[in-house]
Amino acid sequence: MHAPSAPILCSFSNPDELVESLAQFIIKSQKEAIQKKGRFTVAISGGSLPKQLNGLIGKPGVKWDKWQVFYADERIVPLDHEDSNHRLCEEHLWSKVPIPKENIHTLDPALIPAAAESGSDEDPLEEIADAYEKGLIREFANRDSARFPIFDLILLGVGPDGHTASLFPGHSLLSEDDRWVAYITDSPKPPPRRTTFTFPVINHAARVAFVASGASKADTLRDVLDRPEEGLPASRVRPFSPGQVYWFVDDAAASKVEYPKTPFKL
Ligand SMILES: O=C1O[C@H](COP(=O)(O)O)[C@@H](O)[C@H](O)[C@H]1O
Repeated sequence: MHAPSAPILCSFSNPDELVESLAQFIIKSQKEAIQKKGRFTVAISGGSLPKQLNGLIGKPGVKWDKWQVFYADERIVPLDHEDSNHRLCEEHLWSKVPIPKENIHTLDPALIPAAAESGSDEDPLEEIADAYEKGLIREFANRDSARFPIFDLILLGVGPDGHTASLFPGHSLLSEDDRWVAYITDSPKPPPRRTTFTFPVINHAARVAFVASGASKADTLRDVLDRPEEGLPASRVRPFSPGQVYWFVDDAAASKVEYPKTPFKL
């Protein structure tokens, strides 16, 4: 592994162009991954992101049966609850494409009721996070010998406070350097109980793509991209070379950013 390379910022003049370019980028990542390894491992977060993946719907060239999907973070609510990241993805994408259900790796629904309650000594969230981590180990360990899984692509959003996945500013999880999947009981954004990939997992990915749109993200993008020394969680996403981080944003979200933009090309 070598030092991280600088983020690539691609800004689009309207949301449709962003969605279409993102879809092309994902398909290219998928093709390369399938050529090399016969499968495409992708992690997805929630919030405004799933809706922006709808450029993939009906696109020729998407090999849905080769996708293995994990959630970069998930809220501890039933999988059909309106706060669930899986439910959002189901609504905006999975229900509209022919992806085999067994290729979508959710939290174990049987463990959710216990994990939703806080425990006295050991928090029951530990069990659901461990079980999810074991799912990652099953997917990656037999194939790759690396200490951390190497996702072909991780798709992330960024919150107004600069959080990404469920890694929040100032939280002790920012320095987690061992676990693959961690849990949080005190998310400042509801719901408080969540699981999340840790930075080592995110920063070992071959590609990470942030997606952000709208003027409400303008201050955040300026802080994340122009002031990385402030250490906001999204600024800390710097995959080890040859991994690369991309930002897919619209001009409204990039309006306060001085960081150089790169024309989008595949
Ligand atoms: O709580 C969360 O928020 C972030 C950002 O969401 P957005 O709606 O501002 O795009 C999201 O990426 C994460 O998955 C989610 O759990």
